[in-house]
Amino acid sequence: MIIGIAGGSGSGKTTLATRLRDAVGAERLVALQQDSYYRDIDTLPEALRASGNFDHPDCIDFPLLVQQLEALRAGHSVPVPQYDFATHHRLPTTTEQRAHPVILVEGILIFTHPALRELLDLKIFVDTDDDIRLLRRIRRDTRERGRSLESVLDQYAATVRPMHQQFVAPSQKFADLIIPEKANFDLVVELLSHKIRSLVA
Ligand SMILES: Nc1ncnc2c1ncn2[C@@H]1O[C@H](COP(=O)(O)OP(=O)(O)O)[C@@H](O)[C@H]1O
Ligand SMILES: O=c1ccn([C@@H]2O[C@H](COP(=O)(O)O)[C@@H](O)[C@H]2O)c(=O)[nH]1
Repeated sequence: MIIGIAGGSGSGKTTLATRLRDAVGAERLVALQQDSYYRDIDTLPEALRASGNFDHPDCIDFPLLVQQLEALRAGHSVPVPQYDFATHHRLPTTTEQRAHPVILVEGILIFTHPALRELLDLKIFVDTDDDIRLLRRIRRDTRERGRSLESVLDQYAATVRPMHQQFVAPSQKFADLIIPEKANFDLVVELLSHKIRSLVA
């Protein structure tokens, strides 16, 4: 089965995906990230490149992501691309990923792509307030992605917020399940992992 987790930047998608993998077992569940499928900046449409917009669906190599999900579902290994957030370039190296009974894919824009949505057996949206997401993003991007506070705030106002409003938030309507920020995560993980394990037993 293929599970999708969407939600705004900093909503908690990676955290939920990691907890589900730990609960279901790494031998049964593999988690892919939409972030691995960013197009190299040199191949982005000029308008997106010029404005430093990394939150538009055209930034993502959805055809490759769909192709690799289909291959994994069919039991084949795939070479997952590697993306460098510091330079915005796709690295020449890839990570070989083998097939697992449960494939989880998470990313801000995965519910915006019709062919990808079609592949998802379960669609989960993590719904976290904008102010909480911005605070988390400031902390993450300044600590882990080498950004200054000023650049995080500028990017948020110029592209992250408007693209969230235009693409990410409206895609919530495609979700089977919406997890509010205040949800009891332990309970959510227990319920979901129990269901997932029963489906792939
Ligand atoms: N439920 C939560 N409560 C508190 N902090 C959280 C929660 N979920 C995520 N975080 C923290 O917020 C930050 C962003 O979470 P992450 O899962 O990476 O978000 P996303 O993948 O949606 O961008 C991380 O530092 C993470 O530890
Ligand atoms: O080169 C890049 C590519 C992406 N981003 C930002 O990443 C987030 C999506 O990642 P999350 O882990 O879901 O937060 C997106 O909002 C882009 O703005 C970037 O800054 N640079």
